[in-house]
Amino acid sequence: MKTFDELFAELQERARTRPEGSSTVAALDAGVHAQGKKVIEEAGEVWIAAEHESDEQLAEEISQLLYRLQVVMIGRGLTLEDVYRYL
Ligand SMILES: N=c1c2ncn([C@@H]3O[C@H](COP(=O)(O)OP(=O)(O)OP(=O)(O)O)[C@@H](O)[C@H]3O)c2ncn1[C@@H]1O[C@H](COP(=O)(O)O)[C@@H](O)[C@H]1O
Repeated sequence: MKTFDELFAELQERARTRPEGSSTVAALDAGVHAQGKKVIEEAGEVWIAAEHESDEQLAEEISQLLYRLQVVMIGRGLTLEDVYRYL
């Protein structure tokens, strides 16, 4: 189990060290257009799960959306503070 902040730190580390086989490195290398499409795809899956699926399936889809948002943030060089200041 990890928090949003812990995942973000982990992904920043992946971006910095670029380990072999990292799905985050692949997602970053795919570029912002592909990253944005993944955000839209996962957002749609969250919507569908919220209407039609179990709490567990919904929670999993939300986790994937959070991951995809973090990839966009890291790709653009944003920090958590950049976003949190608007919360
Ligand atoms: N939380 C996630 C996470 N959520 C989603 N995904 C990616 O999203 C994919 C699932 O999304 P889809 O439903 O779109 O599945 P898919 O279409 O079959 O996937 P693709 O073919 O598009 O990659 C997974 O295969 C992962 O590539 C994630 N990849 C990594 N993490 C976490 O990120 C951290 C770093 O991971 P690595 O960069 O892989 O080391 C680790 O803690 C991981 O648990």
